[in-house]
Amino acid sequence: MSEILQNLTSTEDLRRLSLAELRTLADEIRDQIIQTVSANGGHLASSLGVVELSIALHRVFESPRDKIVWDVGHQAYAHKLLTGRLARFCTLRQFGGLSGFPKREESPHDCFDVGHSSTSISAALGMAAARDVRGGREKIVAVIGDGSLTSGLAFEGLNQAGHLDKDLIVVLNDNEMSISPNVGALSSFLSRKMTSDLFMRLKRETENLLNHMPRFGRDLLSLAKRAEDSLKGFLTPGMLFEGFGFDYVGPIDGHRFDELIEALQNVSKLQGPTLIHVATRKGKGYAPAEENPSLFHGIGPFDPETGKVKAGKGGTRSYTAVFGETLVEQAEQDPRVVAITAAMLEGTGLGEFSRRFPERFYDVGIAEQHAVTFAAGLACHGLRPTVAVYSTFLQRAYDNVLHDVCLQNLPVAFAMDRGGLVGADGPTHHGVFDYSYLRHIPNLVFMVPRDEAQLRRAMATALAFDGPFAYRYPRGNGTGAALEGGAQPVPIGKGELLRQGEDGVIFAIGVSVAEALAAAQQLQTQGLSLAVVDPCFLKPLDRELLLGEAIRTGLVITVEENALQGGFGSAVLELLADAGVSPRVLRIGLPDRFVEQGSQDELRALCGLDAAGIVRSIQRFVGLPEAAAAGDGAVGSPAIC
Ligand SMILES: Cc1ncc(C[n+]2csc(CCOP(=O)(O)OP(=O)(O)O)c2C)c(N)n1
Ligand SMILES: CC(=O)[C@@H](O)[C@H](O)COP(=O)(O)O
Ligand SMILES: [Mg+2]
Repeated sequence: MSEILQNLTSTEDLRRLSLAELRTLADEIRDQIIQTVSANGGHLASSLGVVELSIALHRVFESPRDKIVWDVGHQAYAHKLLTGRLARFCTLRQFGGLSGFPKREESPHDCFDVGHSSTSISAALGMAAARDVRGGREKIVAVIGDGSLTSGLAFEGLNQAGHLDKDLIVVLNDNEMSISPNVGALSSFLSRKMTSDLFMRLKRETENLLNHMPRFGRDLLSLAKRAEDSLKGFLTPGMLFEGFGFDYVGPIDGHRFDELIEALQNVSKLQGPTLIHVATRKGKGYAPAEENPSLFHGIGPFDPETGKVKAGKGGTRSYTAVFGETLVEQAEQDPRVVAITAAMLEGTGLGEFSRRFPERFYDVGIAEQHAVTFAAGLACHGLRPTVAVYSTFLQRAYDNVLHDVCLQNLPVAFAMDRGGLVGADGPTHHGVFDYSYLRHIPNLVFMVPRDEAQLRRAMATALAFDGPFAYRYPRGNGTGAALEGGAQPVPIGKGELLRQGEDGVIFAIGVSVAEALAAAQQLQTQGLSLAVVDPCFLKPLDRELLLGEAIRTGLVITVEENALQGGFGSAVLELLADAGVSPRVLRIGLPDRFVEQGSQDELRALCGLDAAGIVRSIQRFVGLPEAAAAGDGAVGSPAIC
């Protein structure tokens, strides 16, 4: 029974609770989070790690007057429970339910929409600057993880904050983990272990040296002992932030209410930029998540008693797994092959690669821009880098792709995972803009495999190609296409006619090919005979095949899981217009709005991108009666508790 949580009417109530009651509240919040995430899936370990921190923040600061700006926002479940969302919490991440991330439209306590990392310091600094222009007095607090701090964007924020000298509090939630163990010089610097090890070693060596000096050694030793405290201060992470103009407080034990509350209260009285360094444990309070925080970072439904993950849609292998395995094969055969991830080792399927080829694997931290330019450097010196990246996160590195890779025509492969609708993470994570933000870049070849066998061919083609090459594939399982044999390169820009038809032609790309084939089959029963073409490449398009079919049938339907603006359908329109060919054209894709969260199936149905939706759109367009099609576009009703 969540008695304290259930009776919490506002965050003001927190100020009346004793430390013992706060601890009970923390337990209740953890139970609630575990129960809900075990049913719905979600970001468990990060949220469990900041339960005490969230309670302490809401006790000391007065949200929504004071602003708490969460970075990434995947750790904000306790914040949601504390700010009036307990009753709806069971709808977390479901269609029509609570978002898995802070969202301004969801609550006045969510002051900045988020999902991508490392935005909190910049956003909070903007709010602080606006407050000062308005003459306001509210406190602005950014809460950023040690993983998110590895991004250049976070440092751009720190840099300006120190310069502007605004009243701003940055809480560094340091659990020494990104999704995987955190990487890089910064993470070693922050690490308590490193600073204390280094300190102890220096101390030992100095004592040794001085003890062996016959005359002045003893005097110098006592002097050195007196210098010990300042040396200790010099070696703590504080010196980094102080260098940026911040006051540094910490490290504070992030699971002790007495320490946390006192430190936050003290900091709330300071003026100017202050950083409070809080040490937490990812997964705190739930043994399976503490033992394996990477697995429980973002997890599907699981058994809360055992922590065992429930079986998903079985059967076929995931695109990610096929990608990871194929890249290992390529690396075995070609010593030039190297792989780069921006903190998404597991998510991009590079685990096996990193173990087999540690010297050819780079996790650069949450630094997509750097990942791409770093790849350009590797390619300049004869290597064949693959940047494995989620489509949505590559948005960060548009100019690096254009300026550092494509302008120099460098052989960098972009393996874009999570292309299309990703599901429960929602609008911040759907990879539905990459066709539009990449296809206009000169030199770039862009292939979109329709199944996992073609993904392997895309990878072989990328490796054989002497220039920038992108391929995108979706979240989840493949179609079960046979994978035997080594993958062979295919001719650049060559499409495939997959189905014959007389009345029109569907040009479908990527995951939409299977849906288009099913739709064409259903429409055949109404007497409409449609050909289906997979261009295989978004760029270059197979001019001959596409124009030939368009001229022959006079009716073109394009289908894509991308924004219609600037996407595949737009590319087809350009091709037709440039060739002076004018068939009737229907474009099916994502509308000019951000698509919400839900399961991939729900969202495809919602957007008319499943077979039933494609059938309906074509029926309307050609004036056929809308006979019920199998799985007829019914989208589940919004989740309720
Ligand atoms: C730009 C961007 N790249 C990658 C991610 C994927 N991602 C989400 S959380 C996360 C790790 C964040 O680590 P940290 O900030 O330390 O938070 P923790 O989970 O440890 O609490 C990553 C890499 C993202 N959300 N945004
Ligand atoms: C918060 C975040 O950005 C990641 O944790 C992301 O949610 C992972 O998505 P996948 O579950 O598709 O790997
Ligand atoms: Mg962390």
